[in-house]
Amino acid sequence: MRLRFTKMHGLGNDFVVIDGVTQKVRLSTEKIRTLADRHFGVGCDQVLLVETPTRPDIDFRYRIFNADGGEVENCGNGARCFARFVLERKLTGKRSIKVETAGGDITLNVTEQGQVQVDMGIPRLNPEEIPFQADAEAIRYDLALPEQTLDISAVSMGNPHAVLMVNKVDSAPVETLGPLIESHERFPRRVNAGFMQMVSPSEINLRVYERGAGETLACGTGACAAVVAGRLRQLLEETVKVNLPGGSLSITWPGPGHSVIMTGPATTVFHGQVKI
Ligand SMILES: N[C@H](CCC[C@H](N)C(=O)O)C(=O)O
Repeated sequence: MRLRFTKMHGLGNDFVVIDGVTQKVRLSTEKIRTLADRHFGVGCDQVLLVETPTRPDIDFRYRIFNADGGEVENCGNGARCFARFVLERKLTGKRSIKVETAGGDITLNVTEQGQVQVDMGIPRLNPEEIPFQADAEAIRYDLALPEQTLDISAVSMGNPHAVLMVNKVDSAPVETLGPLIESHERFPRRVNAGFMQMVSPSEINLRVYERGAGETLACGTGACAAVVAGRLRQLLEETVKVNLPGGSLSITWPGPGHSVIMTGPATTVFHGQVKI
């Protein structure tokens, strides 16, 4: 199959974006892994598929596949790139775009300054919705690892996140603890692991070891989950600057029952065709 694609990134979290509206696309797990492979394919953290919606009140369907081929519920940096993609490819003329994902509906707004603001929906804290095995919903949980017990928060942005407070992200054991948290048995669908350092009540540093992709230069849903965790722990104000290795996002969360709003850039790198 010959596929047209666009390579994009959100703060270095990179994507192969495929228009499944004007071209017929059949993506197997193997094809996704090949597309994502940085030696034998195009190379990306996630593959994003743009499709026609399944409901009349929605503009597009947005499917997300990690580099390991697994389909997942949401992708924040990808959502911003999605908005830029559908506008640049003239798949819509709207600047406010309603999108359905496997993790729920999100709304994308392209601002005059070229940034993209995304209503990422209401965070889910009920362990069953994350999913996370716990007796009751809590702000923090003890997560037992072979040689230590971690104090984490567990948040779903449609996709599952475990957030760990660290003194300094630069020296955080992301490479060693990331995989142990990602595949922890209490997260039946695995989990994204965020390592969060307080800078001030309105600024944090964050690194994320992503489920199905490993550490990425940025993670949009991870930034949302970290702000939710920090707000629940009464450490953060309503609007927070989140510094990731690839750049910064602005995240706003008024509190429980409200949506998380993420604002940041989206970049088109090149257009291509691939035979897979
Ligand atoms: N690895 C994530 C999906 C991509 C999330 C991230 N790239 C973002 O920007 O939110 C997961 O398995 O839930």
